[in-house]
Amino acid sequence: MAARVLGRAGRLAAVVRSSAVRLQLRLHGSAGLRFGSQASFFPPLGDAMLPSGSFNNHVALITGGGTGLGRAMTATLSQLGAQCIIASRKLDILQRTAEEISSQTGNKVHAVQCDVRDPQAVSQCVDQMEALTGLPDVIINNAAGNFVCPSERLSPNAWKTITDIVLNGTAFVTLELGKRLIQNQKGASFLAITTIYAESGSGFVVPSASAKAGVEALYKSLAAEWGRYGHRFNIIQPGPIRTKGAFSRLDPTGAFEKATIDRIPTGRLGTPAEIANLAAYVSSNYASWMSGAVIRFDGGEYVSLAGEFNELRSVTPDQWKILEAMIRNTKGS
Ligand SMILES: CCCCC/C=C\C/C=C\C/C=C\C=C\C(=O)SCCNC(=O)CCNC(=O)[C@H](O)C(C)(C)COP(=O)(O)OP(=O)(O)OC[C@H]1O[C@@H](n2cnc3c(N)ncnc32)[C@H](O)[C@@H]1OP(=O)(O)O
Ligand SMILES: NC(=O)C1=CN([C@@H]2O[C@H](COP(=O)(O)OP(=O)(O)OC[C@H]3O[C@@H](n4cnc5c(N)ncnc54)[C@H](OP(=O)(O)O)[C@@H]3O)[C@@H](O)[C@H]2O)C=CC1
Repeated sequence: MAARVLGRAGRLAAVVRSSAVRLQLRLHGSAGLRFGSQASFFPPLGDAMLPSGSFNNHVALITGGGTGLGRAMTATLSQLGAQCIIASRKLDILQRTAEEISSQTGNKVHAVQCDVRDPQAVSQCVDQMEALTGLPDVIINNAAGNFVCPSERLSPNAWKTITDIVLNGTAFVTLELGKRLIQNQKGASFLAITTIYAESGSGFVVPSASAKAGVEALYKSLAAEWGRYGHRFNIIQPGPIRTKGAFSRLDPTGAFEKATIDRIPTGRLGTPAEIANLAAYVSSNYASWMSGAVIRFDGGEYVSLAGEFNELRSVTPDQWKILEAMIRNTKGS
């Protein structure tokens, strides 16, 4: 009897061992379920989510509003009734965007040239804004600079360029507006666009990771300090959303796009319209109790990268039967 049981266990172990070898081969050969087909469960919606007129009589400043995500946020706020000011270095691009959005929404978008690295230019930009629209109700710090680069190849000026745009630029805009708003006893919503790796850090984008982490510390600190002046401070951490500015500097050949999508549990990149809806909500009076929030908006990419067992997604149901048998077979050992 005991010999029969031992014989059966031995045969099971042999089956399990040979299946395990096959399983290992298949996993290393990257067979199994491909991740990504689930995108059809999560279709992006493009229309504005808030009721029309949500930003009537509101003024919004969006840095880097001429392109990419900043442009999409400007379009949504403008559609919802805001008068927008977009500010960055390239006046021709700003003017083109401003005209296009104004003509679509019927609400004025103003283009103001400003390099956020220069505190004097920021002060002049705010002067110009005060003359055009008065002080803003909504400030979105969205301007940024970035490129992938091994850290040993970074020059001091490369480091300075990125940290000046991202951290110092955000601080100059926030402090200049904050001081004037406080003086005028006017409340406002401040929003900073950071990134998921502001929290984890990331190789190959180290100046950006360091500066974005600084922006998060700045906004969380001011959320605590300046609530008494009527100011809210929030942060959105986007995952990958295709824009020319980001993708041309972070994946110039396109070689990493598929792998990026494969690790996102919702199976796709985000869209500019989706983040524009979130930014509009956070900046609106519907979110008047939201301050100090850090909102990760990445289709699940961050947790997907973080969990050390998440690679087991590629194990098929048949393979699970084998793994389970192997694990159960350890009982008593
Ligand atoms: C595994 C891959 C995954 C792929 C996923 C794909 C996409 C996205 C996923 C997630 C994204 C997450 C976060 C995204 C964050 C972003 O911020 S994206 C937004 C990017 N947009 C921009 O950067 C727009 C603005 N950028 C610029 O204007 C320029 O690129 C720049 C930032 C360089 C600033 O321009 P400028 O002020 O004219 O600077 P210079 O050209 O004078 O350069 C200053 C110094 O920097 C050195 N430098 C420039 N480029 C590089 C480089 N590629 N590598 C190394 N060094 C560089 C330059 O040489 C100067 O230094 P020196 O004077 O020579 O010492
Ligand atoms: N797209 C993505 O996948 C992700 C983007 N993000 C963040 O989203 C935001 C928007 O990025 P995205 O739209 O993709 O990229 P873009 O390159 O289109 O946007 C960056 C903007 O910043 C402006 N800018 C750069 N340097 C300066 C400066 N010195 N002074 C003023 N403005 C400046 C640029 O305008 P100009 O050249 O005219 O100055 C541009 O409009 C950034 O904060 C980025 O870090 C975060 C995670 C993912």
